[in-house]
Amino acid sequence: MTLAIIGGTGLTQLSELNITGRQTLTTPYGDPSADYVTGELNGQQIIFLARHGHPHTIPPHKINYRANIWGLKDLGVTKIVAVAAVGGITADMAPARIAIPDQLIDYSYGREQTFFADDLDEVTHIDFTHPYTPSLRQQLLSAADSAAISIVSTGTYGCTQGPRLETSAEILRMERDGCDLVGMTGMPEAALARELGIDYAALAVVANWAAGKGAGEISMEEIAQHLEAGMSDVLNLLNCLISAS
Ligand SMILES: CSC[C@H]1O[C@H](OP(=O)(O)O)[C@H](O)[C@@H]1O
Ligand code: HPA
Repeated sequence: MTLAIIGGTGLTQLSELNITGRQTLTTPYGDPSADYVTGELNGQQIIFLARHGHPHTIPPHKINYRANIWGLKDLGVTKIVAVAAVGGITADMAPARIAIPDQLIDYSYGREQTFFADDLDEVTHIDFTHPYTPSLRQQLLSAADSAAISIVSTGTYGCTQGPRLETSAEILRMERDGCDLVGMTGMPEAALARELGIDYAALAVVANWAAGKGAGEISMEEIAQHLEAGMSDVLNLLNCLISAS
């Protein structure tokens, strides 16, 4: 069992990772966002990938999700914990909170969504009823409990195209659809992992109130502040997850 952590905005590296190597891969789908960083955390072999590159230069709609996930499969990864910065839509999803979503709605477009596109022996339709792997979600919930970290244990992640933030009308529509959180990278990442049989769950860090849910406009300064606060909980939770595995 090899665990990979995909770091998003505010987590371009794992400072506590005892780095043992870096893998530069090319894939049939092009180049991943960055080198795969291999190392040890609490005595466990971990692979870390910076979703937006290191430094953070790739916007959400330009990420090569297929290359990123293919490369992790190539390296023998069997579980992915995807750390993602999100906007909070519903009342529980306040800035700096950590949430472990159990559902998602995809509003993105124009992205390469599948490995099952060309040169097929047969057309493949994966089951995606539960987009986040229930057993891995449970491990995250248990780790949060062990670490005494207050989390929101369910929620629906709405994935928008970006890179702009949403209008308040778009957020109200997403809320009516049942979304609790909004991000720009959850899809096709989750579906691609499922297509390759890799367990996948998300650790969402609320960076800001989504458009129209807070007072005034959304500032990058508030996002940075809340992410810094939330990421310390994320790192504690990941340490507990790894210690328990
Ligand atoms: C204003 S921050 C938006 C940026 O942050 C999130 O990235 P990630 O999901 O990789 O943490 C969001 O998806 C956007 O890319
Ligand atoms: N919208 C979309 N993605 C985000 C946001 C947001 O408000 N905050 C952090 N990631």
